[in-house]
Amino acid sequence: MKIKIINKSKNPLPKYQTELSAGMDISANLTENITLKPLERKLIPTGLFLELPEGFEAQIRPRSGLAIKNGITVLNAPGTIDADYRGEIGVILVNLSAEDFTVNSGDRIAQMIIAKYETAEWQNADALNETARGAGGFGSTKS
Ligand SMILES: O=c1ccn([C@H]2C[C@H](O)[C@@H](COP(=O)(O)OP(=O)(O)OP(=O)(O)O)O2)c(=O)[nH]1
Repeated sequence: MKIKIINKSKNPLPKYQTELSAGMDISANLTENITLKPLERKLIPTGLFLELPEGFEAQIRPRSGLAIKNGITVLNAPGTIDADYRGEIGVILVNLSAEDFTVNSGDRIAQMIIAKYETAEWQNADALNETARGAGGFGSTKS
C-alpha cells in the first residue's frame, strides 16, 4: 500500500514496515536539544505529516531500548494518528528515570506502525451470551 507522507525534517524517511519488522523508527526534528527532567513530559516534533487511507491509523509506540536503558517511554502509548489528521506527528515522551535525558535532533525516539481497524455499530442489548470466564478478570485465574 502507498501512503502519502510529507517530510519537513532533516531526517531520512522512516523505513517502511516489512512482514518481518512491524515498527518504523521515527526521529526527533528539533532546532535545539530538548532535555526531560525526571518525570517531565514533552511533545517532540518529528517533521512528518501523513495522509492515511480511510480505515487506517498510525500508532506511536515506545522503543524498548530507550525504555530499558533510559526509562524513556511514550506517555500515551500507543498514540493514535487518525486518518483525517493533517498536522505534524508529535511524540509525547516522558522520562521515568531519576536522571535528566536529552533528546537531540535526529534521535530515534519512538516507532510507528500503520494498522487497519474495524468499524462497528453498537447493538443495544439486555443480556450478553454466557462464557466460562463470565465476569472473572483482573487476575481471577491466579491460584
Ligand atoms: O501521539 C500522538 C497522538 C496524537 N497525535 C495527533 C494525531 C491525532 O489524530 C490527533 C488527535 O489525537 P487524539 O485523538 O489522541 O487526541 P485528543 O486528546 O482526543 O484530541 P482531539 O480532541 O484533537 O482529537 O493528534 C499525534 O501527533 N501524536
